[in-house]
Amino acid sequence: MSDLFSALKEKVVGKQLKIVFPEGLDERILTAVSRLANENVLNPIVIGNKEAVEKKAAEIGVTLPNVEIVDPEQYEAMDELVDAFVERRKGKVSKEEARTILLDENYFGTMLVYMDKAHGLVSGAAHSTADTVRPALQIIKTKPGIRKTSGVFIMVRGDEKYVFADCAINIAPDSQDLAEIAVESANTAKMFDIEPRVAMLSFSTKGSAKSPETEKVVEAVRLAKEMAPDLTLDGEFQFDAAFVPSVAKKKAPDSVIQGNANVFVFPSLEAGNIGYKIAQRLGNFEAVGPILQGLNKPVNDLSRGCNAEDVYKLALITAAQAL
Ligand SMILES: CC(C)(COP(=O)(O)OP(=O)(O)OC[C@H]1O[C@@H](n2cnc3c(N)ncnc32)[C@H](O)[C@@H]1OP(=O)(O)O)[C@@H](O)C(=O)NCCC(=O)NCCS
Ligand SMILES: CC(=O)OP(=O)(O)O
Repeated sequence: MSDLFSALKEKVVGKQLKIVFPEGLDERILTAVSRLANENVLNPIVIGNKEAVEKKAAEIGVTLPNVEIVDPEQYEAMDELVDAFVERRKGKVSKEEARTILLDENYFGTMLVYMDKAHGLVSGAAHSTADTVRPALQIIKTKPGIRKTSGVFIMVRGDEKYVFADCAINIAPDSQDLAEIAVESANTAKMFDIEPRVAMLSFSTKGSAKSPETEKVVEAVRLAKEMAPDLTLDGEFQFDAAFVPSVAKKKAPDSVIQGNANVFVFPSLEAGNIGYKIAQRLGNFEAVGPILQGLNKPVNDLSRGCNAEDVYKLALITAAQAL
């Protein structure tokens, strides 16, 4: 495991952090949960029918020492959860509807986090991003001062590490959204000992093209600089102008970035999601995430293409976010 994750592990070990894993019958989840529990890194709570989860664990040959298995169908404090959910959704759901909704493992798990019965949640190995994050958006909600949550990937290859954002949540971010994503992503980068140098990406560098799409990024740069004047940030850049010093000398010689960006803010979810998967699959980067930023409590989504190692690492990140 790289130094990055060894450092995170050191931070969280022994803190008795409870992380919920709603997908109790997924092999990758159970493999990671078993490792986390056996190494005493954190205290996993797995959602599912106890017998079925234990049967699955035996089938794949993993042990679950000190793992709490919670079945929403049998949960003793369900009434408490239902009342709290109805209150949180303020007139948007009836008690009856809440009882049904909370049988869904992602809603149930997210409520455990909201009710302080757990410190964070990792899901999404078997659910789409929408189904994984919607409960968090509705229940956990964003921190004061933050309008939108967004999802970043930490892209790791050997000693190289970069932050890509937003690759998961906001389909068509406006300038204000992009500025917020940039500032939040810089904060997330610091969690991984990356000193942020933020590039706002486009298909244009410093006015080489003009269109509503490029103007959106130009305005985002202005707003982000206003929001965080001390942050090293600039744009709009094409990727080569943000990343390759010799290209930056030609295309953006006066920029503070100088082709040395390490936090990349994509102009749309199309660009961000496609971009991270290309770096992962063609560039052999390990893509850890999406890490959701801006929420009141840590809830993180996995790609359905994840493996057990990805689950293990995202659980470490989730636990570290809870500290
Ligand atoms: C994230 C996503 C599911 C939200 O969509 P949605 O559930 O239809 O959103 P809605 O507009 O109905 O809003 C639902 C709630 O979430 C909130 N919300 C929506 N987007 C949000 C955001 N980015 N940040 C914070 N809150 C958000 C809304 O305010 C609303 O809250 P309320 O019910 O308390 O008023 C949607 O934007 C989406 O599908 N994004 C793409 C996900 C994806 O497939 N990514 C690629 C793979 S990673
Ligand atoms: C982050 C992401 O793209 O998730 P999925 O592959 O599950 O759609």
